Formats: sequence, C-alpha cells, structure tokens
Amino acid sequence: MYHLLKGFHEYLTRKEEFSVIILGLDGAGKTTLLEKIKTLYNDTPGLSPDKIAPTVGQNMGKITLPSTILKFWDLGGQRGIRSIWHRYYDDCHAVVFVIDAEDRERLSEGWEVFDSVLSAPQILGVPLLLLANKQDSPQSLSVEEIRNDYEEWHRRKAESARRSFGEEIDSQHRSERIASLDVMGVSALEGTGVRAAIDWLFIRVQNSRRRDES
Ligand SMILES: Nc1nc2c(ncn2[C@@H]2O[C@H](COP(=O)(O)OP(=O)(O)OP(=O)(O)O)[C@@H](O)[C@H]2O)c(=O)[nH]1
Ligand SMILES: [Mg+2]
Repeated sequence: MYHLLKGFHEYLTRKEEFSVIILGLDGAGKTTLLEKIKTLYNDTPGLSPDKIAPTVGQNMGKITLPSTILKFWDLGGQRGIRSIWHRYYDDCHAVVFVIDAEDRERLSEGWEVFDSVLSAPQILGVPLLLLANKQDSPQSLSVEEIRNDYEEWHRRKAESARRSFGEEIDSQHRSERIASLDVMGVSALEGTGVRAAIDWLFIRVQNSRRRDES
C-alpha cells in the first residue's frame, strides 16, 4: 500500500524536464542572461556580471516552474566553439538566440549565424526565440528595428542567391519560421524582459513537437 501511495504521489508531483539551448555570438550576453535567470528563479543567486568570463565550452543551469523543469545550456559563442552547437540540436526542446542589439557592427555576422541555426534540419520544428539583448543601453536597436534589420538582411541574401544561382534559398518550412519568428527585448544585465521570455519558453515547450516524439 505504501509503495502504491508513494508511486501515486510521485506521479502527481512529477516534473517534466525540457532542455533549452542558448546560442548567439560571443559577447551577446548569453551567460549574463543565464545567471540572471538563475537569480530570478532560484534560491541561490547566479554569478554577478563582473564575475562572468567568456565561455569556453558550456554552462548549465536549471530552474523549476509549475510541473516543469527548464534546463538551460549556454554555449560559448566564439567562432571556434560554434562548431559544437549542432551536438545539442537533437535533444533540445527550444532554442534561444541572443543578439547584441547594441553592437551594430556585428549585426550581419549575427544574422549569418542566426540564419544557419534557423536552417538546421534537426531543429526546424523546435520553438525558436530571438532575444534583442542590452535594451538598457540607449544605443540599442529596439525589437522592431532588430526584426526589420534581420528581414532586410535576409531579403538581400535571398536576392543575391537568386541573381547568382537562380535559386530560392527558402524552403516553405523555413519561410513559415521566419514569418512567425518571435522577437523579444531583454536586458540580461538588469533583468527586464527576462520573465516574459521564460513565460514564452514555458508555454512553447509544452507544445513542442519534440515533446510528443520523446
Ligand atoms: N549593457 C548591457 N551589457 C550586457 C548585457 N548583457 C551582457 N552584457 C555585457 O556583455 C558582455 C558579454 O557578456 P557575456 O554574458 O559574457 O556574453 P556571452 O554571450 O556569454 O559571450 P561568450 O561566452 O563569449 O559566448 C559583458 O561585458 C556583459 O556585462 C545587457 O543586457 N546590457
Ligand atoms: Mg558566455
């Protein structure tokens, strides 16, 4: 009887775990974001920004939400480290791509990398959230400007592919993904917008196609 009740209690209180990968160029603010998420949701605060060094490899952090655990993988964004990102694609339930909205010089490099993430076949059906970080800075582009900048960059790229090779670069799946792309503004440093991003993830992982597969 005890085991039966224990099993029933475990069933009622069980938490489903989802993996979220955090990608973006070096310096975009991924680790600052992860540490802020830990501070906002866990009893033990995350590292303060002055203690954060560039990531060589990965950092992991977990938060507990109602009946759900979100497990974050913050991956190093330096060029040489990006080649390991794909190893995380098969097992993730959502992707967060962080763009530094303050660094106009590196936006197109960011879009190039974002575009390759967006096209990776393993994650085509996985929820993808674009975060325009560093909204606390007056030089930062707004969410709307970031979206427009990506769309403009993408239009130019598609146009040049059409001219050079006479081909369409977008599959229908990809075009739909771009059309329905969610972009949110955050300040990983100050924490603004972070809870809204977590709410988005919480809802979207529950409906993730990959969840039905597992
Ligand atoms: N103003 C401002 N600066 C930020 C914000 N988020 C991160 N930074 C700064 O941006 C720099 C890089 O932050 P990291 O979190 O180390 O960036 P990262 O994306 O983890 O970089 P890699 O580990 O190299 O991939 C640091 O100086 C942060 O303090 C933000 O929201 N606002
Ligand atoms: Mg980092």
